[in-house]
Formats: sequence, structure tokens, C-alpha cells
Amino acid sequence: MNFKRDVISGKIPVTIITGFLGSGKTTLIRQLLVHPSMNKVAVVINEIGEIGIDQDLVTLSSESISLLANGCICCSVRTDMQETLRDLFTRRTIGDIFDFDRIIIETTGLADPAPILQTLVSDTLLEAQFRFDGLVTLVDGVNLPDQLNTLKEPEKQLAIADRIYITKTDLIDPPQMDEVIQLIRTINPSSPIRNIVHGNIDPNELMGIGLSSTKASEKTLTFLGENQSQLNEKYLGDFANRHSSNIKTETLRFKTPFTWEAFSSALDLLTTLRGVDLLRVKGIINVEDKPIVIQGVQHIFHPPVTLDRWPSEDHDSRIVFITRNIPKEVLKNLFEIVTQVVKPA
Ligand SMILES: Nc1nc2c(ncn2[C@@H]2O[C@H](COP(=O)(O)OP(=O)(O)OP(=O)(O)O)[C@@H](O)[C@H]2O)c(=O)[nH]1
Repeated sequence: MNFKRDVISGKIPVTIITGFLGSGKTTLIRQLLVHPSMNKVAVVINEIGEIGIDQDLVTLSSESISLLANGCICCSVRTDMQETLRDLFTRRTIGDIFDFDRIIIETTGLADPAPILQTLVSDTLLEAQFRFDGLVTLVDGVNLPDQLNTLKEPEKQLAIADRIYITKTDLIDPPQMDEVIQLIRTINPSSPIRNIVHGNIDPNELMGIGLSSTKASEKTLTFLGENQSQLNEKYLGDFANRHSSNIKTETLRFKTPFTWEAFSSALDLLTTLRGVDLLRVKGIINVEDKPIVIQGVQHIFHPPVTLDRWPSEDHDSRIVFITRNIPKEVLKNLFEIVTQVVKPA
């Protein structure tokens, strides 16, 4: 029997829902909250004055926490996200609020979601109690082409997403839909893309998209951005350069196993020198034949997680880098050099 503590399961999952203004975030969350399985959720909205949860659902309002009719709570961020999450956890512990089993964070449409993700990892209390369960980005199927031409935020929100939902697909025809998918694929080549109309979705689809346990499964591969090749074949190719961007996704593969010391020193060097441009990194690393999952945002990395086994026959290290202006060769050379480092006898 394996008595080793699973360092992830048991923590409260946190899902971040982002998307540009009007992309349908509130519509989606409102739909999620009427689902019977979503009755122990704390929704955190990081925009004061823009709480879009249907007023009919709100039965009680205290200073910053509202009790929703289905028993969930809705909380607006007054100061900063870190303080709000700590406060929620403390109040849950002392029984001041109910023992919510999930947090959904709705970001403002203008937000860069990366700092919120960093908050979860950089705060010791939060990191001990919560686990990041994925970043979901909504894109407005009608307006995405224009938004990408004129604005910066939608591109970054798309680039770092674990899952992408195209909304308002009832308003676009199949050729427009194809164009939207092609545009998304030029920015984010690997995360699953789905359609959604008026926020209608089975909540299970959105949950459990992060790394939820040290147990390896098909889900681990999806989380790492694998299993999407069919869709990519259809939508990449000729269209890959249609949207010119300085944000790029590069997937590197290494056959030779790493030692942890060598791998982490290369990663440290990269984050020190180019952390600002390292928008997101996810990967499975072969460390002396053991699979270790890493993920990070800019300078900050989650504690590495050793899986109980490899999730497939593929034992190569694979790392997905979402970067701004970092040439693939730089990344490749840096990590290739350290595969040469062998453990001292
Ligand atoms: N036709 C159609 N309209 C939608 C769909 N999803 C959302 N809408 C509408 O789009 C508008 C914006 O939706 P919201 O849910 O408020 O979008 P949001 O992302 O929360 O917007 P901000 O809070 O401004 O960032 C609303 O009028 C919604 O009813 C959809 O799938 N189809």
C-alpha cells in the first residue's frame, strides 16, 4: 500500500474564469450556479460594482459577501485577491461561512489573469489550502476577430488558457466559426476548444481540468495540452501565421532524462532572466525515469508534483512554453545543455 500523502488532492480547487468584456462570463457563472451539484461554491468577482450575478439569486448582503439563493456565496474583491482568499478561508475555518468545496474566480474582462494564478502559488497559506484547477477563457465568437486586431488582453487571456469556450455561437455561421477557431489556434495550439450558448454547460466539463491528484490519467495529458492533434491538423497549417503575434507557444521534447538539480537550475536561470516573458509553462519532466509535473506563471512555479506513474507510454520530457519574444532555440539550447548533466556517483 502506498502511504505517501497526495500533495494535491484534498485541497480546495480554484477555477479562474476569464474572457474579454461581454464574452459571457456572468452568463456562464449564473448558469453554473443553478446546477444542483454547484451548491457549495464560493464565487469571487474581482471587480467592484460589476457583480453580474442575477439579483434574484442574492438573498442577503453583508459587507462584501453575499449569500446566494442556492446557498453559495458571492464575494467581491475589495482590496486584493490574496487578502480576499485568505479571509474566505479563515471565515470558513471558524464557521463564519459554510464549508465551500470550490472557488470560482471571475476576472474583469480587462484583466490579465496571470497575477491571480500567481497569487495562488506565492502565498504560503493559500498554496497549502487551495489548488489551482484551471483557467477557462471565454471568447465572444462574434467579436473575437475585431478584438484581436485592436486589443491586447484577449490574446493573453487566450494564450494562457487551459480550456477555451467560444460563446454566442448561435449568432455565427459555420464559416465564421471556422475563422474563430483558426484564430484561436494560432495563439493557443493545444488547449481544448468547445462551444457554448447562453452559458449552457454541464459543470463537470469545467471542473477537474487542472492537476487534481498525483494519480496519472488521460486527464493529466489533456492538462498538459496533449490529445489535441486532430483538431490542430485541421486548423493549423496555412492559417498559423494569419494572426501575427509576439506571444508564441513552443512545445519542447527531450529524450534524455534530467537530474532534478540540473533541470531546476535551468528553470531558475530562465525565470530570473526572462520571467516577465514566460507567460505560462506546463510540462512533464523525466527525472531519472520518474514523471514530475511542473507548472508556472512568469517568475513563480507551483511545487513540482511526482506522479504515481507515467500517464502513457511516452516517457520523453515535454514542456509547453507560452512566451513573449523568447526564441525557441534559446529555450531548446538551455534545457538541452542540462540534459548532459549526470548525477554524481
Ligand atoms: N446570443 C447570445 N448572447 C449571449 C451568449 N452568452 C452571453 N450572451 C449575452 O452577451 C451579453 C454579455 O454577457 P455577460 O455574461 O454579461 O458577459 P461578461 O463576460 O460577464 O461581461 P463583462 O462583465 O462586461 O466582462 C449579455 O447580454 C448576454 O446575455 C450567447 O451564447 N449567445
